[in-house]
Amino acid sequence: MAQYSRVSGTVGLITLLNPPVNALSAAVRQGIVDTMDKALSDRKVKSVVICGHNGKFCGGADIREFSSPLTGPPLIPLIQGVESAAKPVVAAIEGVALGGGLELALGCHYRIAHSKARLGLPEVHLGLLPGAGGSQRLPRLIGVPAALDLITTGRHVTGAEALQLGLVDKVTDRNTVDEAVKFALSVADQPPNSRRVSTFPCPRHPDLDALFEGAMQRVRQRARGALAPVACVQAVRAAATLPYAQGMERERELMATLFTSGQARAQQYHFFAQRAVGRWSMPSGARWDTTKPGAVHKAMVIGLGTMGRGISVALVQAGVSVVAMETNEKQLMEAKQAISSMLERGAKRRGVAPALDKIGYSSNMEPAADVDLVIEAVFEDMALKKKVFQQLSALCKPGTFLCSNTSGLDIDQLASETRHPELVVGMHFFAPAHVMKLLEVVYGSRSSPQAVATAMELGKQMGKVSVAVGNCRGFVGNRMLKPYLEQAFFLLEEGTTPEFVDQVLEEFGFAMGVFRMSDLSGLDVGWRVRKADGLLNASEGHSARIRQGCRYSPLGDLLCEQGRFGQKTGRGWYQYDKPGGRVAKPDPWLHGFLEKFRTQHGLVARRIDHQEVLERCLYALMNEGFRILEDGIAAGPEDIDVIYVLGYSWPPHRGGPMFYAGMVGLQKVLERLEHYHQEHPDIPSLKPCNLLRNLVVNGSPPVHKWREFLKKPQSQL
Ligand SMILES: CC/C=C/CC(=O)SCCNC(=O)CCNC(=O)[C@H](O)C(C)(C)COP(=O)(O)OP(=O)(O)OC[C@H]1O[C@@H](n2cnc3c(N)ncnc32)[C@H](O)[C@@H]1OP(=O)(O)O
Repeated sequence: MAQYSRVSGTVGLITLLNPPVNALSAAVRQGIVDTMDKALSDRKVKSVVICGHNGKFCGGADIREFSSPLTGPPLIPLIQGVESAAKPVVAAIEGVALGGGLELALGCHYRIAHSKARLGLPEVHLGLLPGAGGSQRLPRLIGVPAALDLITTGRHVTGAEALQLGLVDKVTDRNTVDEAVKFALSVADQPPNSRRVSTFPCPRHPDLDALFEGAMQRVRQRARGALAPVACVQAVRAAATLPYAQGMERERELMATLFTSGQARAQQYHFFAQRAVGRWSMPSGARWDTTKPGAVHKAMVIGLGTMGRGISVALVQAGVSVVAMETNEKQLMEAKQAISSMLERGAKRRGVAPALDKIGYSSNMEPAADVDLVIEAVFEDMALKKKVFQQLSALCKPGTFLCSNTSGLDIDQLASETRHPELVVGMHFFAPAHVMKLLEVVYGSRSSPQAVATAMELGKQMGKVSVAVGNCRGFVGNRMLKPYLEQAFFLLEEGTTPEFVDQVLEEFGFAMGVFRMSDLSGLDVGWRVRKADGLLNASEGHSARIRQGCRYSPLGDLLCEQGRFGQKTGRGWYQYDKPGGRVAKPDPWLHGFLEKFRTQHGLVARRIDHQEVLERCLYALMNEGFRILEDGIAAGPEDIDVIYVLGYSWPPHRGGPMFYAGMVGLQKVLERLEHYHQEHPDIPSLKPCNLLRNLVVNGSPPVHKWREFLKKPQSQL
């Protein structure tokens, strides 16, 4: 709703009231209409200020209302009504003015913002465009290039940057509403006719065609099949080339297409899923809202390879003092330099001073005695990690949390090396750790709720979306990756090429196909894990393509035996012009190698189509996701989906693997898995899991209802 009062004698003050972000729900929209009527009909009122309750102007349209039919006054005529008011209307922007919130402010005749307020049109991240006149008013106000940038990236700008762009008229560091009221008093006698942004001509640009061609090319490259960024460019083009009324009509058409595309639903699901994962729970019943995290003022990072460096930077940037430790002197020197320059670059980007005094270095473990939390980031080797945990347990003061950045090793085994296993959790970062938004927080069977809460909170402090998951091999992300990779290998054996598989997956929307991805992360990583698992050699009398009773592809191992570790050696599934080269080129050697392999193993290459690549790779991955839910390793489908979108480049406009399973139809996923499992009975990951069957038997409920079908979670180990 909206509150109304008259202040300073002649100013009508409208306050949007819908905590926590004053989203424009039906009640708020009705409130604005009613209070505007009041202000305009009150003869004592000469000007109007619109502000938001509790220091937040407005977080935009109420996204929760998008899934039901519209009730209450629609936003477009509401904003039109504000703009055409005969009395000057001033927006007092504090906190946030996003999406429909900024569009409302654009309908006002003046905008006064706090210098730290955040303004933006982030609809593109929800699969939409600024569909309440924002795509038409913003270019008229700040010009086409700047509007294209804000609308297609959805980025927020501060009040200070907004002033430079011409988006606001004045910036203040004082109380914004008081300033806006003063301003409203000063313009009370000025008719607002010349302040209506919809009547402004769009500023001219010397070469509109080239500008829009360039913008379209850029968004198509980044969009990975998402429709919204493309529609945003089309809408701004309409603003630049058509009269306002026709531009609004084009905005409406484009918005209608997006709204019904399915992509918007997926992206809105992703928005809420990112917030839902913060409300974690553990099998013991411990929860986010009943567990207090421990304080972390000082942390230690052990092992300064790529991950340790990124983690150190992320901690320092979050305001935590860090001791970064590395036993190898040469590596330590290199790490010091690398970390300092990462901190300097980050600080420059954020316009602050680099917090170089927040980090110290050590070549031994002793400083561990004086820290609140340790993150171990040594080489992925259980024996080595166990030794580190034994040492830490002996050195650390009581209550120090011990975390491992393992990407899949058993947290319980590490905990059992310590005197206080309840203080041990996994903190699985993703490379580069100071950039990637995802953190998997892994609780073992003895991890205390406080240890989990502390890791979750620390992740949040570092600007990450933290997801709490149970302890099993590979946790959630890497566990699901295994059947996906396996299918890709099997498809090569059966007749296709890495280029075709990658092309299909990239067309689906992954930033990189599975083979380009493997080349980037290094083929030797998986090779070492398979070696440790005793998978490299076939047992006597068994085919080279069978291990532990199941189908196995030795293709990856054979490449590693040839020293083909991917980008770093200049050869992998592709060839590169030099070791460390980044441009993947098809490699005739690899094609010959695949042919030879097939002949050797009596395999006849067959034609594999687009659909089979997608279904075999993705449905196997989704099936593992259902197993993870069944095992209670993830508390709900949202956890898995957030992990995949933020950590594994799953396209956000497809929601995440579990959401996508629902979009495809659970019945169809089940049938196709049954079909492929019948064709390949020696591949257990293709056997549909019980939860999937159960959901289908129960009428394929929508994804938000799946939790009702999950057993109470149990630790698996
Ligand atoms: C034709 C009409 C077209 C209109 C287009 C639009 O306006 S679409 C909406 C555009 N707005 C946005 O995309 C903003 C989305 N919100 C945010 O980016 C952030 O929430 C925030 C406003 C920057 C605040 O961030 P903060 O970290 O402080 O809080 P949370 O993100 O945790 O949010 C708090 C709770 O508020 C819920 N929420 C936020 N925005 C909206 C919204 N626009 N509609 C509905 N609900 C919203 C959010 O979900 C959190 O609640 P949970 O219960 O925890 O989920």
